[in-house]
Amino acid sequence: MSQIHFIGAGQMAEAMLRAAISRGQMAPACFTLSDINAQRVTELQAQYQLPSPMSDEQAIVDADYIVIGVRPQDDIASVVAKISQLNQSATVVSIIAGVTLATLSQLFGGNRPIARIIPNTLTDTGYGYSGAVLNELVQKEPLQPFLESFGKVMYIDERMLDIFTGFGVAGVNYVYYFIESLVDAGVLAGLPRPQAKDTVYENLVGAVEMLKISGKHPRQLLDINNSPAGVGMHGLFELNNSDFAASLQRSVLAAVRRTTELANE
Ligand SMILES: NC(=O)C1=CN([C@@H]2O[C@H](COP(=O)(O)OP(=O)(O)OC[C@H]3O[C@@H](n4cnc5c(N)ncnc54)[C@H](O)[C@@H]3O)[C@@H](O)[C@H]2O)C=CC1
Ligand SMILES: O=C(O)[C@@H]1CCC=N1
Repeated sequence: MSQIHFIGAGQMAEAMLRAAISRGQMAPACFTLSDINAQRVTELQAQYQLPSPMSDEQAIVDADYIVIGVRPQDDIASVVAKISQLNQSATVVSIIAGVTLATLSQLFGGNRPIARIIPNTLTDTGYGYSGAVLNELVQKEPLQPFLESFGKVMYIDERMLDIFTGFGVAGVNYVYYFIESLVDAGVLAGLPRPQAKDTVYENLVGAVEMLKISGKHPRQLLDINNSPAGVGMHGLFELNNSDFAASLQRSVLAAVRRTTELANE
């Protein structure tokens, strides 16, 4: 059984280990945590019944995989120095947005198996892709069960990973925001909020299923949904008059740009 140690026990680390444990893919005993916020570690250990090692140093020494879960703006160099000092063989799994394999390899001084993984916060659902890039020293097979314990995995060319981060991983944001706006539209038009919410959830899941089952382009399904001079076409006319598509596309481009910027801060 692989031992996995997280350095940086924030929101994303919790989302990963919660999913891995609750979906029955990994035992709580597989995970240890350290964080500059000691109280956070104590709380997570209690909540998920994780082992409490003798010390952070011991947990790093014992780990097969060390997940770096700090933010791009945090002191990554000190985290790398600590790992390098205590454990020369563990595979490093970096979830830091924007920070490249080349930068990490340089910090670790070459001979280190490093996986760059951008997880998705949909971890609990089993939906949502983590973007993954491995350097040539990583053994893919033994790493795979851990990666799949918190979602699906999409191996991707590293030059696409920042795009994947701003488009795919931040992508859930756009969907949440769309849902919120659409539910509000139902309420604005006069539906009680619970009914508006149920209707939007059902339409969203159903629309994705229709696209998958039919294999049709969204525009073909739009055609079927709009009778001449009808209700749907009048609604779409207003949407066409708005900046909807371009706003969405500009938002994605801003998120992709920010991913690249963060790596340089
Ligand atoms: N939240 C998200 O949706 C996603 C986040 N990521 C990446 O995951 C990383 C973590 O993001 P979040 O969990 O959202 O941030 P967060 O702020 O919730 O967690 C970061 C944690 O690192 C700790 N920390 C900071 N410096 C440290 C150090 N030197 N040693 C030990 N612990 C230290 C902080 O106390 C904090 O608990 C970031 O690099 C982010 O780019 C990647 C994909 C998605
Ligand atoms: O907002 C963030 O920085 C993280 C990385 C991608 C999605 N969430």
